[in-house]
Amino acid sequence: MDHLLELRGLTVAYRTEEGRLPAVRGVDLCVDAGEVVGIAGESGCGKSTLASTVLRLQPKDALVAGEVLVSGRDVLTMGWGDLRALRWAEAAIVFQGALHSLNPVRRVETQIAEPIRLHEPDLPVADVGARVGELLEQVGLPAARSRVYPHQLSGGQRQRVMIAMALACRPQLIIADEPTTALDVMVQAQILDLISGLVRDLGVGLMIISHDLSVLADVCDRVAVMYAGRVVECGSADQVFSSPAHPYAQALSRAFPRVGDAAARYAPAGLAGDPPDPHDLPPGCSFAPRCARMIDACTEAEPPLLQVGGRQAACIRVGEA
Ligand SMILES: Nc1ncnc2c1ncn2[C@@H]1O[C@H](COP(=O)(O)OP(=O)(O)OP(=O)(O)O)[C@@H](O)[C@H]1O
Repeated sequence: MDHLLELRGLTVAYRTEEGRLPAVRGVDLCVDAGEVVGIAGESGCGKSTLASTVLRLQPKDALVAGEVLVSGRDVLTMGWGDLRALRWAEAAIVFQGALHSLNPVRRVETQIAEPIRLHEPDLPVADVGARVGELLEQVGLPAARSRVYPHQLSGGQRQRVMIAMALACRPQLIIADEPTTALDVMVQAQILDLISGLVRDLGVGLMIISHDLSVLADVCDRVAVMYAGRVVECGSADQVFSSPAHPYAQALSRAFPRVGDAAARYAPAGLAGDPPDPHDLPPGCSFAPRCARMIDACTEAEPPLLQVGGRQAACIRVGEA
């Protein structure tokens, strides 16, 4: 059986004035129906590039290699007709910052109806309207709110509209890129509840991206941690959050304690330094210059992802006692 989404050796580089910038480097990852897979990592580690490439929405001049298989078909090589048919209907993205993603001068109903009209042009107007109302209710907004403009909604409500749009054509795969980042903590929790409830009820597969590992710990089945364009750890959400193996995953987990975790709240977040400049990656392990466990061998070769205790980690020292 094909996976709902399978990335094989996905590699994305941007052309810049300083030369080629490697943003995603050889990522292998799967998402199955009914599964929630999280992608975590600091700003700049390639999460958004990965998300947009899944629907071939990366900038036109980006250089892409590898495969992005949605139900077994490669998004990167399919024709435009197939790609248009796939977007919204098989896979949809919820982008971060709904204020910028929604058109300010068009009513909410018009925007949610757009993908429906595109994919089901023969659907009578009344049926489209009814579907928009159902979608709004599904995301916890009264159907009567369909006539408002985005600025008349709160940030959380706008994000709900974005989720309704993503669900409009009943896709099997949803990609959510930092869906709660711009929201306050209470609203963030409500939106995460909504997303995980929908995934459970509809049985869709979800890839959710966040720099905040604690957000992912609560909603994901599996989590992949990215650093400098590579996956450095991948395992069950519980493993990666509660007993991370890779030193970077450990630092990330300390930096984002779970809400209510009093002991962790007072622990030093402690991850000194910045991620490397992608134009000038250090030799060997990209994390080595910031790693407290670094030894000379770490700078010799980029460590492959190895199986350790039921998860994968890319660190030559994880097996040590
Ligand atoms: N259009 C672009 N042209 C050139 N470089 C880009 C472009 N978009 C992203 N980058 C670079 O690619 C790398 C990965 O960026 P990306 O936005 O995918 O990371 P991210 O983990 O999603 O970060 P953030 O959370 O800040 O969005 C970064 O070094 C970034 O500066």
